[in-house]
Amino acid sequence: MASSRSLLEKVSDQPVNLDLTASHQSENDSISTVSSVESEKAAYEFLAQTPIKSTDKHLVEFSEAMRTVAKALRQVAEGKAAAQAEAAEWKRKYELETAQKQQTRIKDCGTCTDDNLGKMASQLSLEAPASDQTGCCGNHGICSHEVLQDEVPGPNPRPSLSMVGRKASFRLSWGCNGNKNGQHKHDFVSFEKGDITTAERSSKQILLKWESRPQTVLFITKPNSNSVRVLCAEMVRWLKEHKNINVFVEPWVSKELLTDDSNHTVQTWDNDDDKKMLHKKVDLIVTLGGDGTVLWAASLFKGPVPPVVAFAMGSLGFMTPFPSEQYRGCLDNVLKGPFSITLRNRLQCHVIRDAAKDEIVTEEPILVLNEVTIDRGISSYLTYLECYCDSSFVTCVQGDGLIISTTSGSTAYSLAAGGSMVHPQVPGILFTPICPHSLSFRPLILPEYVTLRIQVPYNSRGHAWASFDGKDRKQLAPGDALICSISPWPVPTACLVDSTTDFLRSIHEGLHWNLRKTQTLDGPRD
Ligand SMILES: NC(=O)c1ccc[n+]([C@@H]2O[C@H](COP(=O)([O-])OP(=O)(O)OC[C@H]3O[C@@H](n4cnc5c(N)ncnc54)[C@H](O)[C@@H]3O)[C@@H](O)[C@H]2O)c1
Ligand SMILES: Nc1ncnc2c1ncn2[C@@H]1O[C@H](COP(=O)(O)OP(=O)(O)OP(=O)(O)O)[C@@H](O)[C@H]1O
Repeated sequence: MASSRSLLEKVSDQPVNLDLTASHQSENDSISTVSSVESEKAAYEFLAQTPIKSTDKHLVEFSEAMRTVAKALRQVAEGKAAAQAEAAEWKRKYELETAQKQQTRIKDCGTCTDDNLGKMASQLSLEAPASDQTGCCGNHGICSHEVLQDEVPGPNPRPSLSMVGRKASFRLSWGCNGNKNGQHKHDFVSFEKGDITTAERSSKQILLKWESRPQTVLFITKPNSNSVRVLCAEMVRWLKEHKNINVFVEPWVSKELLTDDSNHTVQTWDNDDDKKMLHKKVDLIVTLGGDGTVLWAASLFKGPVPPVVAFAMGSLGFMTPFPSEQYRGCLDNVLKGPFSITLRNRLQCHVIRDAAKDEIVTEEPILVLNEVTIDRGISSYLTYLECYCDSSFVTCVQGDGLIISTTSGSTAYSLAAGGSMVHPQVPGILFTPICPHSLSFRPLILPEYVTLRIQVPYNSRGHAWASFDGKDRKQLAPGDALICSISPWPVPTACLVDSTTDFLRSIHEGLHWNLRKTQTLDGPRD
């Protein structure tokens, strides 16, 4: 570029003002300002109009330089046009999806029709919320049809109220999406008399109490570990002999146990259909290994997951609170119940291929308990990722990559990349860059209800790679995208004590968090 400018100056009588960088500026800018045709035309017009005072050789060099410039401008413009078209396509898909969701909501939410909402909105006159709340919101009671009162009902309204005038009435609502997932939200806000207050906290410790005796336990064990194999055989024997429990194991473990002299019959599966039905048969999952074994156990369940009792047989164990040497007492307590559980959210990730954008069937969603990472893989170029949160643009990641993590995963890769540690019951999604090439790119925590879209733009220099809980690497070509949202299927893990005690213990013991010798009293004082 510099050489074309100096050439221009050599052959021109006037100072040259051809700002090529303007068209190249900020690849983030989605509005294309340069049309290739115009820029090419302008270059040739400039050539025709410029008073020339130099030699033929200069002219040849100059026209070659201008051709290069025009070509570069055309490429930039074409790239931007393609990106715009892509953005428009995504917007259309998003709108379509929103419209479909809306329709489903309306269908599922028979009592909350627009009609009803309209009627109720017009009844702002001190109407008490309907006592029959068995409609779309069932017993949870709060739905958009609950109209807030702006005055105290009754024959004698308080004079002070009329003196200050009517308080503006309003109502709060959230979509009654017809499924049970959103209904716990009634706990958060009280609608009484128009004053907004947080009523009950959502993050109370959850207790699991059996209503009938658990009968079947699935064992998931870390491979290639002698101590795990020995303990697994011992635990299976104990559960069968003393607790009369059916035991399921993975096919390879069943073979291992067969060669063992324990001679205990265990059940397993031999096809994917049986594996998919495991959650219907298994009351409890026992894992023997480290955090990786818990991740593995969770990955076997694409839908609901039975409660997991994780025995620590790894090096750190943020999700494995149970001491394996005390397995009898621990299992006794869990089988009897009640016991505390941590509901660990998972992320549901969809890879959307540009090449398959017209196809209805997309790749199967992948569920992760820790995180999905989008990085540069073996490419030596910066990753270039456009990130959107619902319909808002978040940022462009230029660096080694991006981690989208659950709160359970906050102590794993995200922590190593500078993300905050977050209690696993906090409802959020972590957005943590990996080695961003920018001083101001701090990690974010977004609310759990958002959908994130990470797009590899067409003008990205290389491919990106997505990996799921550190496994299953998938290549993302320019134009491909990854869409993540919280899955409706969390992993319930049994606590040794409770969620908070277990979490704090794991960061104290696993990471030696804020370990410092305490100052002694002998020294200067106030
Ligand atoms: N730079 C890093 O810190 C880095 C790099 C790659 C992967 N990882 C993590 O490894 C995970 C896969 O674990 P693996 O056991 O299959 O692989 P692994 O055997 O390579 O172990 C990775 C380490 O991460 C720890 N870990 C896993 N989940 C954790 C959690 N929720 N909280 C705290 N520590 C956790 C494990 O205890 C283990 O020590 C990935 O999900 C990712 O979070 C971390
Ligand atoms: N049943 C299994 N089948 C196949 N792979 C497994 C299974 N259980 C665990 N793994 C894999 O084995 C690896 C090591 O497991 P894990 O993390 O539990 O042990 P660790 O590395 O010894 O402990 P820590 O993670 O605490 O350092 C992980 O990558 C995990 O995905």
